[in-house]
Amino acid sequence: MVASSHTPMMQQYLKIKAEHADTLLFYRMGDFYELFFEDAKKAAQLLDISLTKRGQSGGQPIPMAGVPYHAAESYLGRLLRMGESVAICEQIGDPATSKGPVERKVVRVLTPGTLSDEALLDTHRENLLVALSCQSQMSQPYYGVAALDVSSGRFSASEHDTLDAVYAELERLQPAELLIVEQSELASWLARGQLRQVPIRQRPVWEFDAQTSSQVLSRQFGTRDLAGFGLQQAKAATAAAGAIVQYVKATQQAALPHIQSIQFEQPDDAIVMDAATRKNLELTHNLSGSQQHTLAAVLDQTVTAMGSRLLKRWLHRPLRQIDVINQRLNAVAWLITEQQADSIHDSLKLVGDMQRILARVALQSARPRDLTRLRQALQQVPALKAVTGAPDMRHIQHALGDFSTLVEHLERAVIDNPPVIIRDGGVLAPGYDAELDELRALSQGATDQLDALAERERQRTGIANLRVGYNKVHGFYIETSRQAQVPADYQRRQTLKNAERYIIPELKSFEDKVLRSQSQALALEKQLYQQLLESLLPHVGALQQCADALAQLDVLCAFARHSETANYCRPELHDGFGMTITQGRHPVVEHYSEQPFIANDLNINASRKLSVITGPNMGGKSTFMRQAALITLMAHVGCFVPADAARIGRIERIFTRIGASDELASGRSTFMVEMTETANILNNANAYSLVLMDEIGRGTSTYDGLSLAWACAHALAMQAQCMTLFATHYFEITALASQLPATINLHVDATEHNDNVAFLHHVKDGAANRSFGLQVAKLAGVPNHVIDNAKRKLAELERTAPQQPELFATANAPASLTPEQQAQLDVANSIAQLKADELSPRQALDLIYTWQQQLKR
Ligand SMILES: Nc1ncnc2c1ncn2[C@@H]1O[C@H](COP(=O)(O)OP(=O)(O)OP(=O)(O)O)[C@@H](O)[C@H]1O
Repeated sequence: MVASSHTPMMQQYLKIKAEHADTLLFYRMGDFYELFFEDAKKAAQLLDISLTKRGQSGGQPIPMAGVPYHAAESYLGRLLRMGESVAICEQIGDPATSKGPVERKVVRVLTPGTLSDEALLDTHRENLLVALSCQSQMSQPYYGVAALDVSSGRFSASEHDTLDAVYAELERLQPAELLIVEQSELASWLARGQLRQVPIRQRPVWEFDAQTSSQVLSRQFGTRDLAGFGLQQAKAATAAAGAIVQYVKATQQAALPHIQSIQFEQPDDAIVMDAATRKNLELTHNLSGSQQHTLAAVLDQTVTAMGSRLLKRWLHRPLRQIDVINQRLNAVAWLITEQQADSIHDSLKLVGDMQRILARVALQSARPRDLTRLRQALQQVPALKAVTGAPDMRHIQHALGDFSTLVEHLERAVIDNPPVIIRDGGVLAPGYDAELDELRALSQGATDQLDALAERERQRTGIANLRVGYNKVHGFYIETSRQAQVPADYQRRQTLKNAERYIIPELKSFEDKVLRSQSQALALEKQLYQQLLESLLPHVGALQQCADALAQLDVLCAFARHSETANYCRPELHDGFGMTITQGRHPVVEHYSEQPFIANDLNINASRKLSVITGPNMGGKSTFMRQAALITLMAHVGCFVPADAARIGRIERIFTRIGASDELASGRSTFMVEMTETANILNNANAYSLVLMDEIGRGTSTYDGLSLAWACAHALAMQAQCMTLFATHYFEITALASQLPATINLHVDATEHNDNVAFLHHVKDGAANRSFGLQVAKLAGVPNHVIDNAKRKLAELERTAPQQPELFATANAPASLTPEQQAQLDVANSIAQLKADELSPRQALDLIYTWQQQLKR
């Protein structure tokens, strides 16, 4: 496109557009934001607005689409939710004095991950901008992930050795926008599974340079280096975090004083869960994607949006640090015994979303009502400090801080119910600034004088309906009916259908006085408001700590209130192996079910590591397994648990292989998904993993499925030796209890009466003896003739079934391994447990001889 062939305005547009090639450019023209060329076509399609034309380019009309500026927010919201970014280009010159097109400038770039505007954000969800970087050490790649919530200033980073771990972390974070280095191979790798919806921005290589990033971050935090954040050695995390700060600065075009520190999260500090596990356990979203009937829905009795966001973050990152968990549990226990939760809850109701308000204060975009809400939040602090004196809440009490002077300042500064925006003034309180008061009195005084003038003129002219009015075009005028006889000094200004409007010289001088004092008052008020915002900046760090403490208090209160009403118990955590849950319940099924929930015990210890769970469909196998994982998770979040007692040992990871879902969009069938998840478990589970396996192998032919299920159970018991709950309909698997160490059978109870099945939901030791599949089908409404037909087929199959392969010999005829199989197993086990790096070549050779001997025997 030859720029000079365009009008000067188009030339200006093209120049600005060239700097924002991959964002939609909202170009301000009068009362509209206009989009041109491809941007116009795209916006017209995405927003369903009309596509018009303006001028010509290369002989072709230029496509144009526009939105009115006063309604821009809703269009922007829609575009951002679709993953688009928008550059806002404003007129900054004065059209009256400009030669050629008025000067314009991009004042902000809105992107899905860098929002802070209240209207564009979902209050109950964090909005995370995430960056992914890759570094290598001794030619081994490792990865850094950093995440920033611009709307609260929360900034964190972590490092990971494998791409699987990165993927799990990204799925935990659920980025609103993801930054990666340009031309990275990671782009296509990311475009799969749950992450394929995330908008990805490719950024230049230098923004991911670890050294530059380190400098950028130190400057941002005002520190000499990053040692205080534990990032000194963490090059990949530093690079990702630095890329984020550079991107946010470029898009916001503002300083970011609310980003004051970064938390380096060590993977070992939290229980690792992959995406499938998070999904299957229905922590914050249920399997159909909505937020109902989830653990968060049950536990979230928070009253502030920031508390609600924190609770979800805690649920997605259960901790392993027992001291931190105990601190939370102690606080919950104290809130319950001291009956403090309700009064704290009431104070917190007045707190609002202080974190997001502070971000707007920091970005200097806070609106008048943000300040009154901040004031109201801070007014609650003294009362909340008074009730957080318990030893395990001291850190919260301390962080709440003392803002009495600031509150006084805000009380003096802003009126009680200010208008939404500062544009028309009327925000700052009388008495706050003497000069402002004077100007306001002047304009008010002039108004009083106008009233007096109107009265005087009514007397002078005898025209009773004479009144003084004002409009923008004619200024102040005297209005009478058309028939009225007016004095000679009245100059006609405007004739309306039923009225005449006049001015007199005196009125003109009043007008000047009023308008001047009004506009001076408004200009001064805007200036003072800006100064007020700036005066808050030095407090932003301490205010953020206060807001974080309020959010924590909100979550702890929510835990306390729910634990009390739902009769939860305090879990006990230790660093040993296993878990004992007495009379455990499923928190979500119990909460929503109208039937009484049947509590069950679970005991995992050195001699009960793998439990094969059998029983009828609908018996409660899945519920029992999930409740074990949820109780474990809740305990590690610092919440009481639905049980009479729970003693839970060390847990490093939770894995689940539950349910079946197609991921056709990523090209994987149900069975493929099932096997991928199984492979992940078999490759990564260790003794401190809690593994839930629900009906593995059912997605393929019976013998394939059975063999796979058998081999998986075998591997989990022999190699991983993890804590496994293994639900299956293959009765043959129950034989493993007599073949493998630390393997037991559990079954859920059901009884049959007159061909009908009753589920007791009791979990007991031992294997089930039948599956009641046909009875459940009948309950579900499968027609009787089909059930009868199935019964006949079942009888036939039972008569003619081939001999069970020895491998799957039933519990009634316990099969043992042949000496040869046993030897192979022993050798495999000793290889699996070997610390190869600690062996000398000589020792290794000796071991190989030993194994050969064992296998030849
Ligand atoms: N302990 C319990 N107390 C009360 N109701 C329960 C209990 N366990 C399960 N239920 C109820 O039974 C229903 C079926 O439970 P669940 O899905 O766990 O059965 P299942 O044995 O896994 O079935 P399938 O083998 O068909 O997958 C649940 O939706 C729940 O309403």
